[in-house]
Amino acid sequence: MVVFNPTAGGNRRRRLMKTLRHLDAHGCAVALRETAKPGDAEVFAMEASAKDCDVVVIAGGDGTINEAINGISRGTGEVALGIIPLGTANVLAHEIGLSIRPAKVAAALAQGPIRRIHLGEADGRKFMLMAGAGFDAEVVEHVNLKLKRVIGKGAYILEMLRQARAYGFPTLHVTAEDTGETRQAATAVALNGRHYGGPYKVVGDGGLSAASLDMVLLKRKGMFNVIRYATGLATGRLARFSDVEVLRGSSFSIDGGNDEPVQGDGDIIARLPTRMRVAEETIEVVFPQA
Ligand SMILES: Nc1ncnc2c1ncn2[C@@H]1O[C@H](COP(=O)(O)OP(=O)(O)OP(=O)(O)O)[C@@H](O)[C@H]1O
Repeated sequence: MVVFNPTAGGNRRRRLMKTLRHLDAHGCAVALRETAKPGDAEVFAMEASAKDCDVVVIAGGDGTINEAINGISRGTGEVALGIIPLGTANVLAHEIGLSIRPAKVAAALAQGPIRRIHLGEADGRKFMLMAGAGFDAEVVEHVNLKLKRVIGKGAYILEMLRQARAYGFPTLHVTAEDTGETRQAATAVALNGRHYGGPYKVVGDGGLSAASLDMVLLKRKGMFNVIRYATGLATGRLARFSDVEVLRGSSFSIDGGNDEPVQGDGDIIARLPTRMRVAEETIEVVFPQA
């Protein structure tokens, strides 16, 4: 079953149709469902059972994939997740090393290995890639979605610059529940994978197959540091900055900045205070061939 979000990436129907033609050539029988509103992909994925389909394939971005993992976890949990990356950032595609080219995507879906991965959870809502609080969630909450459909990632950069001036930067208190260690930070992002914001790798190991989260703590506030951190992300040096710390663990609590937003896979999924942890449920994902 292919679930298509026509709004992801500003509508990439042509790329979807090409991929479906390649899937047909591989002998895959496809039932296509299109979302009409947020939440539909979650319901479609929840209703999918192994007797109807082998794989729920999300043709969309990381937000639609987030809906699907929540749907699969609430449903029978039997079907695997596949992706046709049509979103803006496509972080999961970067994480699993999947190209966005239709022929490669179809080959992966038809022949790729299925691997079991761990999920994260914030206040009962699952996330695949990351959950964040502080500056990062503030940007997600206020980004102009209409502009995002037109200029893509640029909308995040504009909102980042706007929030760097407007945001109050409350101090977050983060506790690693495995060890009891506590830290203060301006932004706290729990990575389930290794990437953030697109092709940018933050941590070298761990990743989706590990039953742990990497809590990335950005300690400083203000415009100058926002730009410095963004540059560190883009150049792959962020985790080596002296005011950035990464704690690996299975459960973290975050408070301070009460009622501030918490983002998961690029959508707001909770408010502070929150607890981010490795979810009990795992999920099967179709990877590209090695
Ligand atoms: N038919 C629809 N109309 C409007 N919104 C939808 C529809 N279907 C899904 N959505 C919502 O669209 C949002 C954005 O989708 P998604 O994240 O998949 O794409 P994207 O933002 O372009 O990509 P990425 O997250 O990879 O940057 C999701 O939060 C999802 O709930």
